[in-house]
Amino acid sequence: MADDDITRPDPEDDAELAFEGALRPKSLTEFVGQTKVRGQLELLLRAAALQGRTPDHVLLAGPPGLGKTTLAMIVAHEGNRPLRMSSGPAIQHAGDLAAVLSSLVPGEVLFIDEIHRMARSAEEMLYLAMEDFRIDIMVGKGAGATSIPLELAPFTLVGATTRSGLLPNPLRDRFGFTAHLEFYDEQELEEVLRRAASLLDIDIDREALAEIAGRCRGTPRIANRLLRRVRDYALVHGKPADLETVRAALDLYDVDSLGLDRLDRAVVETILKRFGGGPVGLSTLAVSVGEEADTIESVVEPFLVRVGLVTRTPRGRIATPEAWQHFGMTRHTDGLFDA
Ligand SMILES: Nc1ncnc2c1ncn2[C@@H]1O[C@H](COP(=O)(O)OP(=O)(O)OP(=O)(O)O)[C@@H](O)[C@H]1O
Repeated sequence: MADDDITRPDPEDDAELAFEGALRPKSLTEFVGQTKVRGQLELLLRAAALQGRTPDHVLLAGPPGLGKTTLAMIVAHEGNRPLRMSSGPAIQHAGDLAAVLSSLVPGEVLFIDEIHRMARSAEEMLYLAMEDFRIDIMVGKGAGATSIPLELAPFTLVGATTRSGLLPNPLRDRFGFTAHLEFYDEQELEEVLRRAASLLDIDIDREALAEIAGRCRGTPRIANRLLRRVRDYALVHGKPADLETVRAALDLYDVDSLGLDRLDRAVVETILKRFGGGPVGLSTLAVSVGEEADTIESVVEPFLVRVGLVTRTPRGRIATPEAWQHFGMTRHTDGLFDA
């Protein structure tokens, strides 16, 4: 991942995390877009409140930056419940999970980000915990090993994944509700931006907001990051945050008219230039671009497919005529191309 790539978050960047935190919607009414998912979650939370029980477990699936963490926080906040945050990579042994589960307080919301990366042994423990609020702790080894049952406080698990296909069925089936988050349309992104501009006290006109909305990969996190760069640009150049400023700032940061970032462009250009437009298999593509196959499949491709630059076929990835056009290249029948 390139350090100067402003459309990809840096998890180590504290200022970035603080900025995201400040803009995070705290309730379902503040949460923009995803109307269907919002309605479904609202019903689930209200039903649980009326029955005085913990809400069903929720699985949130979708590409990064669409609001999975935000929704997990909202589930806790709306029900006035404490929230515990963990992640798949932090749970590498069943014992790691047992430690978290056994310390939950009644009604707590447990958020496990990247749940598909949790250890297999922990997954099995989680099945029982989700279903019966109980786990079996193994003590000793070999013939003398015994399992001691441990009752847990009732809790709500909110799992987030960019790869729901990697979750084993028994785990997926134990979620009462699965929400598939979709990329946001431009109108919704404008709304996200308007809200952020007002919270950050940025005076920006509608045309300028619409321009950012069209260039943020359908992703609220990126919309907010671009808004911040536009604010910086306006401040440094002593200009109003208008359409001209937005265009200049986004050009400076190499955000093109479709909002493709450096990795998106590298993937499409590789298919076009090195593989004559495809088809090319995922692993070959990943090696050529120098990125993990997982990142290409779960982060880059969904957007490229959505904007119609790439199609996935059983024979591999193929660049569409729109991709040739967007990159200003012409395909020849002999497999050569003009840049
Ligand atoms: N529906 C929304 N309305 C307004 N802002 C949103 C919305 N969804 C996300 N955001 C903004 O985008 C930022 C990123 O969202 P969030 O961290 O919830 O994404 P995520 O799906 O959990 O991403 P990742 O998988 O990378 O952790 C949030 O800080 C929030 O400001």
